[in-house]
Amino acid sequence: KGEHRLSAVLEKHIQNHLSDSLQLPGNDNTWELFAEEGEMKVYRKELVEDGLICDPLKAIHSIKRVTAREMCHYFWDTDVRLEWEGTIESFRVLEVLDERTIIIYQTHKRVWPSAQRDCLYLSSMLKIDNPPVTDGGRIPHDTWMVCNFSVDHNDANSVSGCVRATVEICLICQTFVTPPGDNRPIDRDCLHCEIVYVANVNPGGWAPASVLRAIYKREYPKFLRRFTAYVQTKTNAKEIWF
Ligand SMILES: CCCc1ccc(-c2ccc(S(=O)(=O)CCO)cc2)cc1[C@H]1C[C@H]1c1ccccn1
Repeated sequence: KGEHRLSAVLEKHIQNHLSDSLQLPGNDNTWELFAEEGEMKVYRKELVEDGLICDPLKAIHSIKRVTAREMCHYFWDTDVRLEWEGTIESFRVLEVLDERTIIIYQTHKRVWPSAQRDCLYLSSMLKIDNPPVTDGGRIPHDTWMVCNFSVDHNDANSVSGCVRATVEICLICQTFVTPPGDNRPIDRDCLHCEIVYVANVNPGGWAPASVLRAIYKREYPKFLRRFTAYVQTKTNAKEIWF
């Protein structure tokens, strides 16, 4: 492939996520379950780097009536970003590297008493051809991924006063189909999508641990709830998009 100047570094991030992000957190005791709502389970680790709270987050969820491609499309497509993302104040697409790889600069709403944060990252959506089989041995219909990771870029004239946070984020989605039997066509009631969302956010500058941990504890479950409901609503009356 190598379609653009960052293809090689993107490929490294993808391989890392395929090897470690698909490890389900329930299997080992290094992850702490800190939020659970129905099928959604949100885990974290406590990690401090140079005095900064960098708690890795991993969430798993199962969403009815949507496909992996639909989940990844609405997560990746900046045309709908502000319809579901509640924590960003502004964003700009700085560069289009190919039809599914862009570079985004965004500012987050300030959370008192911390300084406002911005981030600058590459965002790429791709289909995984040899899908990793889940630990249950079930065969997914297909696997899609969005990978968001921080990069440098000259055109990011950052908003003054913002502290640059760095992100390493991945959404991996797998579609499962339960055929309706006796030759009836597949409809959305035969579908569900299993997702793994991992987020490693470095706040880039000091912020009170209690404030950051409170933000993460509130924002991640809210984001997962809001985003998954958004995709179900957006796709409900549409043809299934595998
Ligand atoms: C001090 C850290 C500031 C901060 C930097 C970065 C991010 C962040 C960036 C990207 C993504 S995403 O999943 O790629 C969706 C596209 O925006 C999620 C989160 C969140 C926070 C903070 C605002 C908090 C937050 C936490 C969890 C979810 C959403 N927002």
